[in-house]
Amino acid sequence: MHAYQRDFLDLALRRDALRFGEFTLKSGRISPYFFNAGRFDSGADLAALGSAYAASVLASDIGFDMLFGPAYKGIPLAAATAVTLATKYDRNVPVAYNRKEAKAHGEGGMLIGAPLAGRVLIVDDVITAGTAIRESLALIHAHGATPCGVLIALDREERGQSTLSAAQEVSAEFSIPVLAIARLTELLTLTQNNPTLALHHARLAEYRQQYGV
Ligand SMILES: O=P(O)(O)OC[C@H]1O[C@H](OP(=O)(O)OP(=O)(O)O)[C@H](O)[C@@H]1O
Ligand SMILES: O=C(O)c1cc(=O)[nH]c(=O)[nH]1
Repeated sequence: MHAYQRDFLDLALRRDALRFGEFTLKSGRISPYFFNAGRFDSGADLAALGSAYAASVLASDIGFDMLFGPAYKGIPLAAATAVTLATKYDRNVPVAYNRKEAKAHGEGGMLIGAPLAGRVLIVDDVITAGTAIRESLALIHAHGATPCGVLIALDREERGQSTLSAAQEVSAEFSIPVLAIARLTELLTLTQNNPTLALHHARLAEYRQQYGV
C-alpha cells in the first residue's frame, strides 16, 4: 500500500467517513462497510481531499479540459479538486455539476456551472456497480463532450454487469481510465493489519467473495 493510500484511508476512518456495520447500497446490495464522503465536512477535510484528487490525476497521463462532479457527493469533490488545481498548480479548469431533479424556474435545467465541452474528467466519491458513472457518461456524451476519465476516492472493486468490476467495465467499454485513490484491496490490507479493525476483516473478505472480482 502506498503512503498516500494509507493517509486517505486513515483520514476517512478518523472522520467516520468509513464505517462498518450493515448498509444498503444504491445497487440494493447489503454491505458490511460504507464510505460516506459527506463526512468530509470541513474546509480542512475538503482541502485534503482536493489535494489527493488533484495529485492523483496530475500523476497520471489523463489529459482533461474540465471537471464534472455528479450530484450530490461529487459536487464538493469536483469543486475542491478545481480549487486545488488553481491554487496549488496554477491550472484554472472549468467545473460543472448536475442536479438530480431538473429545476423549473430561474436558470432552469439539469446542469450547473461551465458548459460541458472538450475532455471531461468525472470526479466522484465511490464506484460500486457503476450506475452513477454510467449516468454521468451518458450526460457528457449527450452534450457533445468527451469523457476522458473517472477519478474517485474509493473503488469498491465490485462486479458490474459482467464478471469484471464496474471500474474495469467502464474503462474497457468507454476506453477511459478509472483512477482511484484507494480500493477495497487496500481496505482489506488495513483491516487485516490493524488490531482495532481486524474484527471487520472477515466480513469484508466474505462480502468480496459475494460481490467482488
Ligand atoms: O456505482 P454505483 O452502484 O452507482 O454506486 C456508487 C454511487 O452511489 C452513490 O451515489 P448516490 O446517488 O446514492 O448518492 P449521493 O446523492 O449521496 O451522491 C455514490 O455517491 C456513487 O455516486
Ligand atoms: O454503492 C453505494 O451506493 C455506495 C457505497 C459506498 O460505500 N458509499 C456510497 O456513498 N454509496
